[in-house]
Amino acid sequence: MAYKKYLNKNFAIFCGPGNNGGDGLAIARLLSLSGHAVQVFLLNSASKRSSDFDINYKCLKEVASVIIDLKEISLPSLAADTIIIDAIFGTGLNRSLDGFSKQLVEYINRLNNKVVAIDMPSGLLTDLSSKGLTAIKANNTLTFQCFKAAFLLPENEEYFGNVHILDINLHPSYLNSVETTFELVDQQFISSIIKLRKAFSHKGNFGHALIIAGSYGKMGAAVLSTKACLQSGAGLVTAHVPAKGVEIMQISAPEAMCRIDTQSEIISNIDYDLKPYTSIGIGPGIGKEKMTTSFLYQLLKDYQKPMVIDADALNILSENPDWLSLLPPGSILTPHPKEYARLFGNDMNDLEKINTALQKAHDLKIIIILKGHHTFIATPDGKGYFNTTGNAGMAKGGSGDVLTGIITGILAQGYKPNEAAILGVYMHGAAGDNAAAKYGMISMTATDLIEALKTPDLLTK
Ligand SMILES: NC(=O)C1=CN([C@@H]2O[C@H](COP(=O)(O)OP(=O)(O)OC[C@H]3O[C@@H](n4cnc5c(N)ncnc54)[C@H](O)[C@@H]3O)[C@@H](O)[C@H]2O)[C@@H](O)CC1
Ligand SMILES: Nc1ncnc2c1ncn2[C@@H]1O[C@H](COP(=O)(O)OP(=O)(O)O)[C@@H](O)[C@H]1O
Ligand SMILES: [K+]
Repeated sequence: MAYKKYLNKNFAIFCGPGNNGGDGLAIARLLSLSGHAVQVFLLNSASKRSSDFDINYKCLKEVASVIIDLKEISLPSLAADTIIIDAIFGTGLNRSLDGFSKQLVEYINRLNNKVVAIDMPSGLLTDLSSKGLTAIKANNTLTFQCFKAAFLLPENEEYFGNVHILDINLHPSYLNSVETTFELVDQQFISSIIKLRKAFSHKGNFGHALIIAGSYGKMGAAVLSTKACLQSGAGLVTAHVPAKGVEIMQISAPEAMCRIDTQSEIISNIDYDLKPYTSIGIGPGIGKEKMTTSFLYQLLKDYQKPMVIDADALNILSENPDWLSLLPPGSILTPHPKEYARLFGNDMNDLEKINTALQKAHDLKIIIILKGHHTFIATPDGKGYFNTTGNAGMAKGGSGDVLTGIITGILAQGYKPNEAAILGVYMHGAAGDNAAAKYGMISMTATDLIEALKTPDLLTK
């Protein structure tokens, strides 16, 4: 955060009666001691105060500063350049705001002043959905020690602004001992998964991926996923494509071998042994023709190893929900929000969405990747992972095809399905961040994502 922007400004600090309010009072003291003009507004100060509040209240009283008890009738008027600090409620809020606290938050939101929220924007709930609730709309949120799940959900986007994590020195062994349903996937996490390539290894050590993709007019999806697969570390890659798509594929991705469908424009059957392939990715650009649909059914019935399932293969599944039970255990589904809604329903808030994904992942013994900003990976053992790489430059056609190729290639190398999903999503986002740094979010394309995979420190920085 550009802290310098806030130097020598006036501050209005709104404090609730709990520990969050206590943090606000401590901030007021420190700002006062460093010569800033500070006004402190207390909400419900007569109600039960936490001990942290009381301690910090006493300390603040010893420093000259203005402390005002807020009454319903008198909301304060503030100069336009006063910085508002929101220390009304933090993680202790257990229900939606009402009465005066709601009125106060609505009032602060109507002002054009810059707002810094402490720990959580007041009104946001930590463990429940905040969809449709009243909460502070902050420009910046200074949160303590850990990212809160609430900052990872699209429905909360307008509330927290830029999130900064402040280290308050909680002991690492304490943090490691806390069992959580959700994990953040960052570089450290990835370094615990990644396998080194041994010096004496050969292509046979890195598996053989089969990408089943494309139809007439949608060969681009097949090319993107095949090229991404080639750059994910797989030893060998074969693309199964409609007959008319072979030349396109061979010219675009000469390192890949081709299997040629008996149909010229669609995918309709596989008449060869699938044993040599160590992973299969199916879906990008395949369409939903009858023959393709029957072929998918047959494949689901016959194939036993985990598959990566994307795009039209997901759409076919959503039209035939009974087939979900045929998915080989460990299979990885990669729906974007619309595909997810078609598969599992429409009217869910973001928390319901991720909880449903966890439940379905458990029941069907599969992995569900809910794509978006902070892509969520639901695993069958009940854990969910939020990704930390990626950016809005990736919100373009073709980005998902690249992800399918990457995950299929990682799965081919012998990574466990959970690991392949997590590593693939992280790598894809890291490539997106590299592409954005090089070309900018507006102009970068899915092809640039593939190009950006070729970065030596992609997984180590
Ligand atoms: N390890 C930690 O947990 C730390 C927590 N800290 C601070 O402590 C905060 C949590 O403090 P608290 O647990 O005291 O909780 P809060 O200060 O967030 O709020 C609790 C107060 O709000 C009241 N309340 C709850 N829901 C309400 C509603 N809908 N309407 C009106 N009043 C409502 C409660 O009765 C209680 O008085 C964190 O957000 C953070 O700011 C930090 O001081 C550092 C360490
Ligand atoms: N705002 C964003 N931040 C981070 N990643 C994003 C963002 N928008 C899209 N992406 C990523 O880009 C990919 C888009 O996939 P998808 O919608 O299936 O594209 P397509 O089907 O056109 O290939 C997903 O992996 C998604 O996570
Ligand atoms: K707050």
